[in-house]
This record gives sequence, C-alpha cells and structure tokens, in this order.
Amino acid sequence: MTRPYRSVLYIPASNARAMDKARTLAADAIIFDLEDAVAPSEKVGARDLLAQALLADYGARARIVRINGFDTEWGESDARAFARGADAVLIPKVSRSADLDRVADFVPETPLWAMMETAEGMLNASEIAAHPRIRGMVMGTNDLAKELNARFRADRLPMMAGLGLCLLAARAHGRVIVDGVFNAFKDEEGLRAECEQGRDLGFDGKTLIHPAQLSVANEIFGPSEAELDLARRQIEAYEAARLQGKGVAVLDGRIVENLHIVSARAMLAKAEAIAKLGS
Ligand SMILES: CC(C)(COP(=O)(O)OP(=O)(O)OC[C@H]1O[C@@H](n2cnc3c(N)ncnc32)[C@H](O)[C@@H]1OP(=O)(O)O)[C@@H](O)C(=O)NCCC(=O)NCCSC(=O)C[C@H](O)C(=O)O
Ligand SMILES: [Mg+2]
Repeated sequence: MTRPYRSVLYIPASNARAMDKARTLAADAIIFDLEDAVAPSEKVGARDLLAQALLADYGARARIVRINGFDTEWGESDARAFARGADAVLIPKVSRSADLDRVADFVPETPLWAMMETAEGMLNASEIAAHPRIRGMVMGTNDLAKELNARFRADRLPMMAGLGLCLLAARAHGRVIVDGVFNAFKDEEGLRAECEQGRDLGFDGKTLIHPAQLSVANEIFGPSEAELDLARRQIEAYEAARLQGKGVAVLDGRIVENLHIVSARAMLAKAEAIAKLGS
C-alpha cells in the first residue's frame, strides 16, 4: 500500500528544537533541510545535528534529507553522511538526469527524490522522472518563480506550465509528486485555496514550512467522507451491473466504468493507509 504524502514539513536541520518537536506533529513526511534554510556558517554543524536527530524515533513519518547541491562545498559530504539512515535523499535544483547520476554514486541504497525548481528541470522533467533511482519529486515554486522572473499570484498562472510538465512526468513514471510551499504561513485561507488547487491538479500533497499548516494539508489531500461514500457506492453499483452482464453502471445520473473503479479502490486504499497513521 502506498504511503501517504499529504503533508510534507520542511525543518531547518540547524533547529534542534523544531526537529524534536516534529516527532509529535501530524506530518506524513518531514524534509530535514540542509540547503536553503541553513546559513553557510551553520552548514557543518547542522549536518552533525541532523545525524544525531535521525537516531530518534519519528514513527511512521517519512524522513527525507535535503542535501546541498553538488556545486557547493557541502554537497558530497552531505550525501556521504546520509547515504544511510533516512528514507530518501532529496537533491536540490535538479535540471537533468545526470544530476541524479552524480549523487547516486554516493547514495547507492537510499531512494532519491528531486527538487523540481529550475527552468531546465521543467523541460527535462520526463527524463528526470524516468531515472531508475528516483522515487519522488518536490516542486520548488520559490526558486522556479525566481528563475522565471514571475510574480506571485493567487492563481499561480505563471507556474502552471511547470507544474503541469512535472505532474505529467511523475504520473507517466509512477513517482510521488508534492506541490510547492505557501510562504504566508499565517494566512490559512490562502493556504486552503492553494491546497485545493494542488489537489485538483493531481498532487499527492503539499510541502509546508510551519506546523500551523499541517491540518489544512492533511484535510485537503486526504479523501473526504463524501468522496469515500461515492467510491463505495460506485464499486457497489459497478459490481451489481457486472452481475447483470453489463460493462458499465449508472450512479447518481453518471456513468461508472472500470477506470472509475480503479480510482475508487485507490482512494479507499489511501484512506486505509491514512487511518493506519492515526492522524
Ligand atoms: C517560518 C519560520 C522561520 C517561523 O518560525 P517561528 O517564528 O519560530 O515560528 P513560531 O514561533 O510560530 O513557531 C511555533 C512553534 O513551532 C515550531 N516550528 C516552527 N516552524 C517549524 C517547523 N518548520 N517544523 C517544526 N517545528 C516548527 C517552533 O520551534 C515553535 O516551537 P516551540 O518553541 O516548541 O513553541 C519557521 O517556521 C521555519 O523555519 N520554517 C521552515 C523554513 C524552511 O525550512 N524553509 C526552507 C524550505 S522552503 C524552500 O526552500 C522550498 C523550495 O526550495 C523552493 O524553492 O520553493
Ligand atoms: Mg528551492
């Protein structure tokens, strides 16, 4: 059964208190960040702090380590330090599949994830998602906006081409894909709208920067009671139709075909996986 990634919380690896606090937070996954959230003067100390923190019990939460890029003085040592002991190593600013090859040699066993946040990365999303070692993709919408010289808009129109290309690539190759962060962490209404948009587009969840954002993401990226009820009734109606020798059913005035049943079963499986997390 697939692990849920409704809420993926960034924590600066230089912040011991926040890393400890995360052990009790309702996050499906945590990104321990060694890259942009950590000042250059703190990089080496943060690496040591994180190695200690990962010895603690994070329960069912996926532990993802975002290392520094291999074009920096810290990247290779980060990769070596977390080649084991995390659930995934997240590589920043992946622009082509060769960027993954470079890290793969240092991290032979742990799954790799890619930050999708450069213009070149958007254009190469398919070859990146096809890389044999990659399991997940994370949208970096702040860096992408910077590269595009785009303005932040509530409807994220300037992001749509990139979000769409990465979603298509992730789905074509069966990878997890998580939406970018919503910076205004005190604006719950704005977060809710952006989560709804991300869910509509097809993302598995949202990356977050503050614990106050967790409940909204968990709610919106988890199946609602109404969706679960519909899924159960679709399966029931379809099975009854099949017993009558029909290939399709009609429910609430809408056609139900096998492809809807595949989605309905996937939604029920996701709800079961979430229930097992207990959040
Ligand atoms: C944004 C923050 C700097 C705000 O911090 P602060 O002012 O300390 O917040 P609060 O006082 O409201 O905190 C309340 C308590 O919650 C804990 N806390 C805060 N943030 C986190 C967190 N992310 N994870 C776990 N716990 C957290 C505080 O420690 C307080 O606890 P307590 O003392 O016990 O009451 C801060 O939230 C923050 O640093 N957030 C993460 C920022 C980050 O990681 N940014 C980098 C990733 S974003 C990015 O780069 C995306 C991508 O690359 C792109 O290009 O888009
Ligand atoms: Mg970034």
